[in-house]
Amino acid sequence: VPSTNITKPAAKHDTTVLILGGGVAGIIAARTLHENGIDNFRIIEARGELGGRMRSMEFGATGRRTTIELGANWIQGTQVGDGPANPILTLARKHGLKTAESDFYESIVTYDRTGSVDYLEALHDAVDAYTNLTVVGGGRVPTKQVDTTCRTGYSLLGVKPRTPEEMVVEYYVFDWEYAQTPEQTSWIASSWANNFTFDVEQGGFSEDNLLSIDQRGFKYLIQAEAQTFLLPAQTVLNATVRTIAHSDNGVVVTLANGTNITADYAITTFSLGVLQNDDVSFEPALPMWKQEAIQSMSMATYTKIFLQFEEKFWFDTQFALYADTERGWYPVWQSLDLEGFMPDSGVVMATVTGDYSERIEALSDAQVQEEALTVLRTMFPNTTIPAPTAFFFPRWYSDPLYRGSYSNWPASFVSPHHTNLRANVGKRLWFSGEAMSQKYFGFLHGAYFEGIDAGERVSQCVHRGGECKSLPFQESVPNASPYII
Ligand SMILES: Cc1cc2nc3c(=O)[nH]c(=O)nc-3n(C[C@H](O)[C@H](O)[C@H](O)COP(=O)(O)OP(=O)(O)OC[C@H]3O[C@@H](n4cnc5c(N)ncnc54)[C@H](O)[C@@H]3O)c2cc1C
Repeated sequence: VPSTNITKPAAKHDTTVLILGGGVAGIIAARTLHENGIDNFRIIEARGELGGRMRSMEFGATGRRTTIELGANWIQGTQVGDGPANPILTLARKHGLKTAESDFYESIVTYDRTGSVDYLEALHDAVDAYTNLTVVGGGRVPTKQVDTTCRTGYSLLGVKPRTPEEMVVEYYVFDWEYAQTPEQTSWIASSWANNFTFDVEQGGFSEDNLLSIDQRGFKYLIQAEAQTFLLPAQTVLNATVRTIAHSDNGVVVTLANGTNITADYAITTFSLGVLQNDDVSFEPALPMWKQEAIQSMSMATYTKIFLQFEEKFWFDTQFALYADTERGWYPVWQSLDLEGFMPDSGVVMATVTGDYSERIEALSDAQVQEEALTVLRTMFPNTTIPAPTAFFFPRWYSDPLYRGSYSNWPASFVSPHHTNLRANVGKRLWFSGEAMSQKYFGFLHGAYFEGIDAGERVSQCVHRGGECKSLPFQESVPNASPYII
């Protein structure tokens, strides 16, 4: 039941705008309010620091600690000449973030169940196949063809991986980015997500990926940006939201400790996973059109498994692939112990995604460590590999503050679903965050642009004395070609 505070029309609220979540979207929404002359807002954040899924930690044996990134690590798509810049790159430049260029397709070696085997040609074929997939997928937009999965797309283009090598190179080019399989992913939306970020001819930033190697953590850039405008009183840390009550008169947010905070408007930036899992409840419940949209988008999981060893025994490239007979089994290995990265750190990491992330989160650390070591011993049959000096992996999927890593667009998520996912509910409750971005879902820059958009819209509401320009929504999502049975 909403607090009586907000049912009284003239009630004075604690603040004008509550920004729920202190990740990139929340901080940029706050900055946008500030730029629009609105400083009567508060960011409510469950953790003890800002940054959200930009999250780092100190890792390694005593005396040999390195900052590792548990979440976002790359600026994906940078800038060509004076063309459009990824806004995360702009922040990185502004705040002097230390980065290194990732070379996914040249600084790489390949392994299979017998050890080192060169199948780089298959990798280059997979890169070409993926480029073709995104060009043809993108071409379905102007011709108004129905969406389908990337698996269908690949098959129509004659790409049908069967061998462990063919499967792992496809995995690397595809799943390692979307954190789900081609079967689970929209052909059309993944094509434009790729093109709008990486393809300069389609308005993208660039093909490049910059890895943060800054020992202050990648999060430093957004925390430093927050410092430029945010006052301590505008941030409430260690405050977990349990309930968001909304009505025509405002919102009441109830925290886990029982505190109520009232506001004229709320912008939630919680991850799609949080919205899907009822970690936060809405009163009244969100309308069905909103719930259908939330449950129809996918939350994917991308898991980095960090191992530190006394001595480096592995490849001298940035990346390595491991082709198992089981697609998705510890397929991508990334070395941080390299000149220009984190030399002498002794750190190598494996990545698993999607169902394999969910699988390992249900295992103990010791079990996952043993599986990862077994793979390394297969890759390096002539090396005696000791126990690591440190081991860690984050459990994004189980974490009630995230419930996964980032959103991914499935083929069954149609255009009106997206419209409904972004739409405000009533005039008081607004939605932001990476998953709401049509062009850049999943990316840091998606969260950034959605933060600006929500900040601008709510600023308008405030300046027009409650006359908001609502986003469109549809009560129900029709079938474009209904079945005749
Ligand atoms: C493993 C991983 C790798 C990634 N790699 C990249 C990459 O290389 N490049 C890239 O561009 N993007 C990457 N991403 C995606 C990127 O991190 C996200 O798109 C972006 O950080 C999302 O920002 P946001 O503000 O939308 O959400 P969030 O950062 O999730 O912000 C929401 C905030 O809400 C808080 N919160 C949640 N529930 C509650 C509650 N009940 N009460 C109070 N607070 C709550 C959370 O703690 C969080 O701080 C990666 C993400 C992960 C997890």
